Amino acid sequence: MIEGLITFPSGQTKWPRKLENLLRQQGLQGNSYRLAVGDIKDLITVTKAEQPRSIKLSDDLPPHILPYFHQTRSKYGENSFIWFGPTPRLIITDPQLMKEILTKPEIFHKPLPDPIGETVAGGLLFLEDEKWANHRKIINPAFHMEKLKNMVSAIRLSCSNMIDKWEDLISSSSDEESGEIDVWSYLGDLSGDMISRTAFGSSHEEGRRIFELQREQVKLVLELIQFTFIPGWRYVPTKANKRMKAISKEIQSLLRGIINQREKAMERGETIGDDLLSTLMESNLKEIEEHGNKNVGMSIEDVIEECKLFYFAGSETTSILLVWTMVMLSKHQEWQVRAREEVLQVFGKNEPTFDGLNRLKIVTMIIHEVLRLYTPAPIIARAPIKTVKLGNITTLPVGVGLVLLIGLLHHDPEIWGEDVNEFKPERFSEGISKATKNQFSYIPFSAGPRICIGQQFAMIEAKMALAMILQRFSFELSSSYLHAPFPILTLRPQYGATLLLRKH
Ligand code: HEM
Repeated sequence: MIEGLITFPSGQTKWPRKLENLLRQQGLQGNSYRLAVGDIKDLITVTKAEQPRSIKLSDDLPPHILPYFHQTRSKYGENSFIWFGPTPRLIITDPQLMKEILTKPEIFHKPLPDPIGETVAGGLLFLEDEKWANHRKIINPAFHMEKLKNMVSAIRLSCSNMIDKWEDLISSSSDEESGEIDVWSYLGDLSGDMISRTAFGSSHEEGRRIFELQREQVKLVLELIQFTFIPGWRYVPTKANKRMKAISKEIQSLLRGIINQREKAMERGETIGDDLLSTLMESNLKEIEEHGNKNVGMSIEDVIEECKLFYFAGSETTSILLVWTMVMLSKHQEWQVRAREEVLQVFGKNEPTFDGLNRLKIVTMIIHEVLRLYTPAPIIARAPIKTVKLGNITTLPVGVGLVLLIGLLHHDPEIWGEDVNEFKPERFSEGISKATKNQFSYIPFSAGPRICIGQQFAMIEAKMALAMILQRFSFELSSSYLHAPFPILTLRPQYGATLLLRKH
């Protein structure tokens, strides 16, 4: 999803009509190519018509959240394609094909980031080949369990601050026991606060400012992306363009300041803490020393990009997971009760610990089921860098994009059964491999070598937040709640999530 919207495919050397013939000869179907725009106009019309709608909680999600892809597939069948301007993109929903694509990152690259998209996210997410492998190796230690364990107290503090705010709001309500709160905005701030504290430790105040700026930048990018078809638009000195430039500058300067401070402390031989940034910088230094060559490590610019990415890839996804979990537990009170009983059995009213979080079986099942039904990143994109075979497609040339619809895969009744739209955490009672019958059919964090680096980190954040919320409140949907999930980069609740919270 992330790059699906903010990237353009590259390396297309064949004319669209030639590509179209090649695909049709191999049994693939889609609309005929329309000059320059392809299917984009239709896609925008269908999306704009569907987006504002709210749906029932029991409704089938794909026709609503991925309407144009869903319609194309219904019209042309499993092997279909869509024209993104002059580029055909195959719709991939088959687990075997997904496996083939995701386990060969050396052949199936990410489409190149759009220059506008680059202002909010670069780094690991878009690197390829040796540079990607080198950065991933350097960043990996920051996400090792031992390091994550040390971040638990920072995560707990962020959660506790949010919960205190909810308690204050409720205390000022008429009955002092319950109150309606739009939890979505608080969960957004929570994930930003968790990343600020865990990534930057003592510099988390500057981190929070970076988060706010990044959030504003994403909003501006989403507005600007509508004009990408006007050549050179981003260079026109509009108010929005000027603001984006100023934000980029401020983020760069804040991050440079934090990184310089750490570098100086490292030179003085001081311990620089256990946060993500420190671990990354220590790992970088080790890599440089091992090879005796500065060029093998990351430059300051590289480190800045990776820090920006922590916010982009790691904050909204986590708040999306939390908000849909709270909505599902509001609707399915029996699971809320079971989850709370488990949390109270493991922690009582005490602060949750890292070891205790690992013992939460019911809570983990619930999170897995929410990630299936409300996959935070329902689309990812790839493109082959050379002509290859893919499943039954004997010739997949450069210039054809691939959209991997994880959101559809997770809603396929042939894989998940006729009750696919139902919230049934018991599917995961014996783990993921049993739930999927060992198929490649559950990939909320993607899969293969480029699987989400923050997967464990996100699970710890989500479990901690849920455990602490369940300890202090029970909750249900407000009568004003509108169910309107829609992928705007990630699968957001468009009209927020107003819940009725009751103190325990
Ligand atoms: C519920 C939470 C999350 C979900 C569902 C999620 C999902 C994903 C997915 C689907 C990808 C693959 C994107 C692609 O290949 O195109 C990805 C990659 C990535 N994620 Fe996450 N993510 C989550 C949380 C996080 C967190 C907390 C962080 C970091 C703090 C993070 C950092 C990254 C990075 C750096 C990559 C790129 C990895 C690479 O290409 O080597 N994510 N994530």
